[in-house]
Amino acid sequence: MILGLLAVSRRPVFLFSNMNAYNLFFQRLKDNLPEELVSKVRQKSDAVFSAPSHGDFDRWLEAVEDMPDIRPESVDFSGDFAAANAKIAAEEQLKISRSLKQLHPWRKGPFDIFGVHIDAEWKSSLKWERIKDKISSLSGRKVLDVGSGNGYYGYRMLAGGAELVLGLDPTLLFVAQFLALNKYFDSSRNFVLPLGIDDFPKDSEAFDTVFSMGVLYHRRDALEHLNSLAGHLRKGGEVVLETLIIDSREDVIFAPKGRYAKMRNVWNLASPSVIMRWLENAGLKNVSMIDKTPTTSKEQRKTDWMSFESLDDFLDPQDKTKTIEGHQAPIRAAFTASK
Ligand SMILES: Nc1ncnc2c1ncn2[C@@H]1O[C@H](C[S@+](CC[C@H]([NH3+])C(=O)[O-])CC(=O)[O-])[C@@H](O)[C@H]1O
Repeated sequence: MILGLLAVSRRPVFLFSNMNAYNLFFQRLKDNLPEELVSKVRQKSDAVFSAPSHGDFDRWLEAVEDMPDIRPESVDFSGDFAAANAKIAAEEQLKISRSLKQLHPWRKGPFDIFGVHIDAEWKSSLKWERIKDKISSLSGRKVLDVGSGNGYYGYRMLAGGAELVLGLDPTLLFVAQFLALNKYFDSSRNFVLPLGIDDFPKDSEAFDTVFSMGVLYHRRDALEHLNSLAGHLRKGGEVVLETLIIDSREDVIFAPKGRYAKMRNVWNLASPSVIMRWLENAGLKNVSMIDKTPTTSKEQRKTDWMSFESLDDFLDPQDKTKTIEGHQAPIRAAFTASK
């Protein structure tokens, strides 16, 4: 039925149950950010939603619309599970669970939707716990989250007091997951737009905090990425950068030949001293490393919600300190820097 509707008159109701939140979110952006920026972003975002580049997007959207309309009694983003709470019938839970499973693989979480626990591949709560008290308070802040995935951190940022969180992610499956979650969270303060950082107008100088977590090593030109993050900060604002590192006291840059931990698109890994200099070269100051943690299978693992290979399959079975290709096993670090 919805597919039929999509085929005949795809828009302007392109986000169905999320349309209200989407419009309100843009209204909030207008109240907070330069109007020219907001109208450009709206145009680009509408264009992607109107003609999505992934053939499955309408099927995913249909799964979202198939989930029963239930109003949560409360939502809570302050705990490990970003949660929508209400007592609902087992049958309704099953419907929700079935629809959400159509959006497999769930990389980031966990979420609790009326008792349906989305146990994602990553326990993203662990990373958030490691950094949340070491960054500037998010209270009242306008945040840009580059590579937001399904918006898990955006909801946690709202619990940290953020005024609004604009998430950018070009992977439409993660955007569809966000739309599914937000059908119940119904947030017009955190929204994931289907855009990459390169689709976003440059040098907005409009945000108080800019996050880039898990993106730097996927960029061919690391310095260009850091420059572009800095360009979106107002004076005095803060960049929070989280990335894979090479764990060395020396200045090291490693460009893996072929794959790294089975990932194809890892261009550069660097040691903390290099990353900190890159941040300074992007015009940022007060650069500091706030966390360094090896990734373990407590944090990244196969679950019922992500049945493909995970960390254990990416490491050398005889020596867990090495990737399957013989490189240093994943260690991640987080940095803050101000403008
Ligand atoms: N050009 C781009 N612009 C914006 N996003 C991009 C781009 N290219 C890829 N992405 C997105 O960046 C995210 C990288 S994951 C980190 C998620 C979250 N931040 C986390 O910290 O868990 C990596 C990880 O698992 O750590 C994916 O959602 C991509 O679609």
